[in-house]
Amino acid sequence: MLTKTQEQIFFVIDFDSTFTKVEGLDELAAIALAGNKDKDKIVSEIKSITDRGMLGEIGFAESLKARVNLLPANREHVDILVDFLMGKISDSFQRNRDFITQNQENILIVSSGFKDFIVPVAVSMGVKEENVYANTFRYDAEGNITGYDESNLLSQDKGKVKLLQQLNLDGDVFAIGDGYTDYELRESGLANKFFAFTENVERQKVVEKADEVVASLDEFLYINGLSRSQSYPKSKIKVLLLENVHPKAVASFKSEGFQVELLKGALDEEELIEKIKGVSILGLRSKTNLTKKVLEHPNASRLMAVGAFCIGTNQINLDECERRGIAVFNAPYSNTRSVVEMAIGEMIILTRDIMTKSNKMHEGIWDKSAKNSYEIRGKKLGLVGYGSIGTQISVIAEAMGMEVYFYDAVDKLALGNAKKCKSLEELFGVADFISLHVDGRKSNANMIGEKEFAMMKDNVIFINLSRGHVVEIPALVKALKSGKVWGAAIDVFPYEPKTNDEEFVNELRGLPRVILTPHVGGSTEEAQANIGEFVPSKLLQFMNNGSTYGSVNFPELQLPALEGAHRLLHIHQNVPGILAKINGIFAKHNVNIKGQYLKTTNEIGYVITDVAKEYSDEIVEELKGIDNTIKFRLLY
Ligand SMILES: NC(=O)C1=CN([C@@H]2O[C@H](COP(=O)(O)OP(=O)(O)OC[C@H]3O[C@@H](n4cnc5c(N)ncnc54)[C@H](O)[C@@H]3O)[C@@H](O)[C@H]2O)C=CC1
Ligand SMILES: O=C(O)CCC(=O)C(=O)O
Repeated sequence: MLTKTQEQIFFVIDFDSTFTKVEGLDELAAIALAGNKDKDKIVSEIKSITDRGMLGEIGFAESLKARVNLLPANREHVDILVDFLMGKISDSFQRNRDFITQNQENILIVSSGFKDFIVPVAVSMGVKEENVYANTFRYDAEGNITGYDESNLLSQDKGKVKLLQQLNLDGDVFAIGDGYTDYELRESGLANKFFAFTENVERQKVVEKADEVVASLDEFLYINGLSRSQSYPKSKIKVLLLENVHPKAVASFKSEGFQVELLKGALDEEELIEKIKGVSILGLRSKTNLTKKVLEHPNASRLMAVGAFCIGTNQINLDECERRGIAVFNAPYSNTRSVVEMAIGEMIILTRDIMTKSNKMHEGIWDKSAKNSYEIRGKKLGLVGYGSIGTQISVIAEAMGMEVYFYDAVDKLALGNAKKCKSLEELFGVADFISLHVDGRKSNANMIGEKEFAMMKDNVIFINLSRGHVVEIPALVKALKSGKVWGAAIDVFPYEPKTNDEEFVNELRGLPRVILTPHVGGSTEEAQANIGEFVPSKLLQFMNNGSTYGSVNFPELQLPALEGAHRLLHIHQNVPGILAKINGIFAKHNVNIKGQYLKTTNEIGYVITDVAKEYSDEIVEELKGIDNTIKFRLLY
């Protein structure tokens, strides 16, 4: 934590949409009107009046009266609202609870909302009750809200200005809020600075007037050199997520305060070079290629970590990432089961010739016959690639009565009664079904071509859910047309459309007994939700504490958090003597090391150091200046 004395600064903070994520009165209306047939109409009317007031389009007093008149609420509704608001405190305020409690004398909540719901929420975060300035409801004997105290300055036009005049604060005043009335404090000269707070809403008219725009309380504290929980505010760190990754991923990054952009489709090289500018964390799936050209472009200079929201990482130049100190993570098991189920299902569909029968039915043809329809039980399944997916298929296929054979480039232990083959030729010579589950390494390009199809048994059923470049499509088309291959299920293609709007062009289109799917082996709700949690958790661990556990291109390091320590990360080219130089700098500055891990690959070294004392800018500059340094980061 960084600190600076701030006795002479008063922090005047708005409540609705700043301290909390929502507008209290709008939410109170929604609660009070639950079950009312006109709820949506009245709530949207109240919201629109709130917005017009916030933008300064109508006077505040007028806006407040109109809203309260529309509100059929009572004390019970207010209690429900308080519970609701407790869960809606802005993320960055929650992260900086310590700042609030440590500065409670100087923190004032000044709001045109109502103390009835503001006080319990603000006090729960360390604000002093007497420092909450807001309106108060009037209730009748039954507890129904009948109006509010109209003598309260905050219920009047320019109420915040009038209140601050009356308070006559002795010191600098920083006003923080999302609305025009917060800016009016600056306009009137009562606040030295106005910070437009955009974590929850961004109003152009307010932002234009601000001295500074802050996307979070972290950013406000950072700009002003104040004590805070994030040494560098995450709202200044850009996360770019491509290919429509699961909303859980977006939520994970947003809840930690990162600036997140989500794009539906993949990007080509030039588009990625454009979009990667200023991005620190990139998330992609199988269709965006992260090439050397992209990585060496100056636009990619801030990139720290990449998440492959899938299993395969062949689309990422892992070596170049490593050389540049960019850690890459993937989800090695999150969609395994989905691919397995699809492969098994497709074997059954093809061997029962269900596609042909279903197509005929759609044309009105009732062709009840057993011709060309077989069970998978007792048949021989040949798996090429016996990794996570291959082995899981092996177990399930055996349970369904199949005889399993496999071939893998490395020596793998056979599960159950599966039989290991010494070569592809041996496997192809025996299998009735061939299913590919190799990874997408470059050397696997075109591993199945004319020669390999010729080795297979006649009428084989062929499945490829691995990578498109593994199979030569013209050779497959020929094998299908000649009858060598009876049926096929293909999910991956040498070229795949970038978005759902692009036409799929491929010679396999229109061939009978060929199941074509748009690379959806891993696309189930379950798998995508798993991946949407797993990959961000890895990326966040790397960003927050430097852990590279599970990285596919980085030395794997994990140092448990040490009480009271400051953590520094150093990534360097793997040449002798770097650790000595790092520790020499700590020794020179009399900084005690509490914990330290170093691990290297052929290319790079990665050191996590926890030190006991406050570090100075000088130490940081010296550490960055060590020859062969690739990246340096202070975490906390
Ligand atoms: N269609 C889809 O949506 C999905 C496709 N995949 C693809 O499936 C692949 C396999 O996934 P996992 O089983 O999890 O990977 P894995 O890494 O656990 O297994 C791959 C296996 O293939 C073997 N292998 C590689 N090249 C070989 C070769 N030339 N000959 C024989 N064996 C070879 C490896 O030794 C390894 O055992 C992924 O790399 C990915 O490309 C994965 C998930 C979804
Ligand atoms: O879902 C995706 O985009 C890719 C799935 C895949 O091929 C993988 O996980 O390797």
